[in-house]
Amino acid sequence: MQGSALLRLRNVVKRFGEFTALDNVGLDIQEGEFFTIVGPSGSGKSTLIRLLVGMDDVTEGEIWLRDGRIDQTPANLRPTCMVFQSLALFPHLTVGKNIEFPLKLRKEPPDQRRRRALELLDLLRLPRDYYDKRISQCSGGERQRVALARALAFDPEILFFDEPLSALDYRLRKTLEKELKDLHARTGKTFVYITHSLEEAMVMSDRIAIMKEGRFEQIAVADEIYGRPVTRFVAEFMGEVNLFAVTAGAEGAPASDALDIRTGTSVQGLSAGGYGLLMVRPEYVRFATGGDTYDFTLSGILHGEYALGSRIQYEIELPSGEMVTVEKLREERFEASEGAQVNLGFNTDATHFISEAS
Ligand SMILES: Nc1ncnc2c1ncn2[C@@H]1O[C@H](COP(=O)(O)OP(=O)(O)OP(=O)(O)O)[C@@H](O)[C@H]1O
Repeated sequence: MQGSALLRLRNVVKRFGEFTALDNVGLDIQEGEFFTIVGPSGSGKSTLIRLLVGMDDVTEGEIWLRDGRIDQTPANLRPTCMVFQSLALFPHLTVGKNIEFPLKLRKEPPDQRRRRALELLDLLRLPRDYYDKRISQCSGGERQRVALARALAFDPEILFFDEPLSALDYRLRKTLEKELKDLHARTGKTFVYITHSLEEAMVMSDRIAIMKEGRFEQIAVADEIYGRPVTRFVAEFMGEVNLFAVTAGAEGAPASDALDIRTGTSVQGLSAGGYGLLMVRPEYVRFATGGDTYDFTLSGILHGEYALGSRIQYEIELPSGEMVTVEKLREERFEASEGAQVNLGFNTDATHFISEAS
C-alpha cells in the first residue's frame, strides 16, 4: 500500500439512544484504494457511510480527510465525498442532463458541460447518442452506469457506494462488478463500497473490512481474509469452512476429538495448554483411498452430494454428528453412494489455526 491515508477514522462511536451502532471504530483508507466493507444486516455498514458523507453526526471520535478534520463539516460542504445511488437519477431528464447536473450546479458553461458528459459516456462505455435518451427509456444496468457517470462528474476525491448492485439480476451484477473494477483502475479514484455480498467484495476490492456488531473483525486483502481469518465469525462469513476444535497438552502436541493427528504434526500458533479451531476449506479436504498418508485424517458417513455448477459439494457426517464439507471439481467427482463410510484427509499446509486461548 502506497502513500499516506486519504481518509482516517479515529475512535468513532455512533449511538442511537442506548444502542451503540458503531463501537470505537478506527480505519485508514489509502488514496486510490478500492476498499469494501462487508457484514451481515445490522452490523453498522450504512451507519458508517452516513457518517462519512455527513448525513449523520458522530457521537464521539474523529474523521479526517487528508489534513482536515471533517466530522463536524455539513454534508454539502464535503464536496470531496459523494454517494452513488442509482435511484437518485432524475427520470424525466435525459441521460446528458443527468450527468451534467453537478456541472450545472458549478455554473460551468453549456458547451463545456456537454463535452464532459460525452467523455463520461465514453468512460462508462455508453454510446454517445444516449446523451439525448431519457432515463425512463434506459435499462437497469444503463441507469447504474449513468448514475456512476454523474457521480464522477462531481469529481469527488472519494466515491462511496452503498449496495449499488443489490437490486440487479445475477448476470448484470457480474458484468457491473467487472466494470466497476475497471472504472476504478481507469479513474484512479478512491472507492469505498459496502455490500452484503462477499463474492462482490472479493472480485473488486484491494482490501476488505469485515464488520460485526459495530466493529471491524478483520481488515485485510481478500486472500488473507479467506485463508487466514482471525475469528470464527470471519472464517464462516467467508464461505464454506470446516472448523475442528483442537487443544494442546503440556508438551504442545495437538489433540482433537474429531481428527486423528499424525505423530509429529504440529499446529502453528497452538502453544502448550492452548486451544482453538483448526480451519480447512472444503476444497482442500481429500477423499483418502488406500495408501495415502495425511497429517490429519477422519472418517464418517457420506450424507449428501450437491452439484454446484462446475463443482460438487459433499456432506460427510462424523460420529459426533458434526458435518464436514468437501468440495471437488466436477471432473474429479468422487464415486460413492450415500450412506457409505468414507475416509478423509488433509495436510498442515491446507490448514489455518484460529487461536481462542487468550
Ligand atoms: N436512526 C436510527 N435509529 C436507531 N437505530 C438505528 C438507526 N439507524 C440504524 N440503526 C440501527 O443501527 C444498526 C446498524 O444499522 P445499519 O443500517 O448501519 O446496518 P447495515 O449493516 O447497513 O445493515 P443492512 O445491511 O441491513 O443495510 C441496526 O441495528 C439499526 O437498527
